[in-house]
This record gives sequence, structure tokens and C-alpha cells, in this order.
Amino acid sequence: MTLNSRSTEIRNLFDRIAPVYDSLNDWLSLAQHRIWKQMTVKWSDPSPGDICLDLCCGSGDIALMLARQVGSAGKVFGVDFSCQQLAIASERTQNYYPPLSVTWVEADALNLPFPNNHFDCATMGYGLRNVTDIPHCLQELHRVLKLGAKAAILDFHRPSNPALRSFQEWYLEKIVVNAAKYLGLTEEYAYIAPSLDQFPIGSKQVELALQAGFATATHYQIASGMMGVLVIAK
Ligand SMILES: C/C(=C\Cc1cc(O)c2ccccc2c1O)CCC[C@H](C)CCC[C@H](C)CCCC(C)C
Ligand SMILES: C[S@@+](CC[C@H](N)C(=O)[O-])C[C@H]1O[C@@H](n2cnc3c(N)ncnc32)[C@H](O)[C@@H]1O
Repeated sequence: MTLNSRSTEIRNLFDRIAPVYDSLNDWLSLAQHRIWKQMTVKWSDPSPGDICLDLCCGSGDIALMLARQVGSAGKVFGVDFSCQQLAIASERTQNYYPPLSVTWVEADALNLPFPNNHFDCATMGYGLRNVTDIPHCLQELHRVLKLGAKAAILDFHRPSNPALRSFQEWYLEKIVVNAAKYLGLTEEYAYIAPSLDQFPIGSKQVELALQAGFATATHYQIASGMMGVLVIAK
């Protein structure tokens, strides 16, 4: 897999935090991130027997939620370019009986190893903000989805409410970074706040999705506007 230098930096960052990623997310969000992810899965509208894609799957939270929805007749592909995140995801899958129908694929979201019109639904949890070319990522997602298929894309969102925006900034810069400091991961977690500043707001995400060819695009704010889910259909 050939990655540009920025993508390599991001992949290495998520390789480094893989061992503590899940537990820190639970602590730092008071396990609320699992609720936000479950909402995202529901918005992708999976059915039993579907073939689903979880893009930027990381340690597999959302892919495993999808697998429980589609059952043994279905199939979920969790895609990430971080081998250390995928190793955690693969380890977690061993603990399931009956086994979940999930395959972990090490690949670049900007160059997916799947044919056109392949997936019945897709999810992306906190991935779109981290890819280096958002329009290209949306075009790849459009390419691999079947006509009429839905995708739900969860990520941070800057609240419009000034008090909540200040709280989010304070929480990320003080609580999150200080927690990561104890694990020697200050730089990795300090990456989150500035990544939000570069990330398009909901209305711009809708515009980018329509430009990528999606027929419909709606952005829903959740968690008091601190998170958002872009729901798109091909
Ligand atoms: C899974 C979440 C965010 C994605 C994400 C998580 C990370 O650990 C990273 C580490 C390094 C780089 C990037 C990321 C990354 O994109 C959401 C849960 C974890 C958040 C760090 C928690 C932030 C919570 C809200 C800002 C405030 C929550 C208020 C609380 C419920 C009272
Ligand atoms: C914040 S984590 C989210 C992981 C998981 N979806 C979750 O909800 O916890 C972002 C993930 O995106 C992956 N990622 C970022 N850019 C990528 C790309 N171009 N191709 C594949 N994976 C990518 C990272 O390796 C990382 O595992």
C-alpha cells in the first residue's frame, strides 16, 4: 500500500495508540461513544444478510455492531490501514460464539480493494476527519455502494452553542490531553482538537457528499452538537 507522508503519519499515530484506544475512549466519553456508534449503525440501515463496509474501522467497535445486525447470513468488511488497530479488532473477534461474520482488511480508504456497487450499507466512525482527501474518500464510498444503499458517517462536530463549544475545547485540551499524558501519548491526543478545526461543518459535509454523487445527504447533530452523523444514500 503506497501512502503519502501525511497518511503515513496518521497511520503511525493510530498504530501507537491502538493498545489503549478502546479503554481511553470509554473513560474519556464515559462510554457514550458506544451509544453514538450504535446510532450510526442504525442510520446505515443494515438488514440481516447484508454485505456491509465499516470504513476506518480501527479496533472494530462499529464493524462488530454491524455484524450483530446482519447475522450469519450477512458479511461485514472492516477496513483500516493501521495494522495495530486491526490486530486489536481481530483479537476481539476471537471471543465471539457463534463467530461473527467479519473480515478485517488492511487497506487505504482512498483506494478500496472492492468492486463497484458491492455493499448494501456502510459506516464510518471518526474516520472522515482523519483521511487526507475527504472528497476522494466520499467518491470511493459512492463507488463501492450499491444503488440506493446508505452510509452513516460519525465524527466530531463543533457545537454552535458558544458555551458547549467552549466546554468541548476545554475538555479536549485539558481532560483528554492530560489523560493521554500519563500514557506518554500527549502528542497523539493533542491531534484531536486541531483536527476538528480543519473538519468541514455539517452543511459543508452535505455539500461534499452531493458533489461526490450521492442522491441524498443529511447531517444530524448528536451529543448536544459535539458530535454529528452524515447520512447519505447513493
Ligand atoms: C471515539 C471518539 C473519538 C475518535 C477519536 C478517539 C481517539 O481516542 C483519538 C485519539 C487520537 C487521535 C484521534 C482520535 C479520535 O479521532 C469519541 C470518544 C473519545 C473522545 C476523545 C472523547 C471526547 C468527548 C467529548 C468531546 C466530550 C464528552 C463529554 C462527556 C461525555 C461528559
Ligand atoms: C479515530 S479512529 C476510529 C476507529 C473506529 N472507527 C472507531 O469508531 O473507534 C480513526 C481510524 O481511521 C483510520 N484511518 C485514517 N485514515 C485512513 C485511511 N486513509 N485508510 C484507512 N484507514 C484510515 C486510522 O488508522 C484509525 O484506525
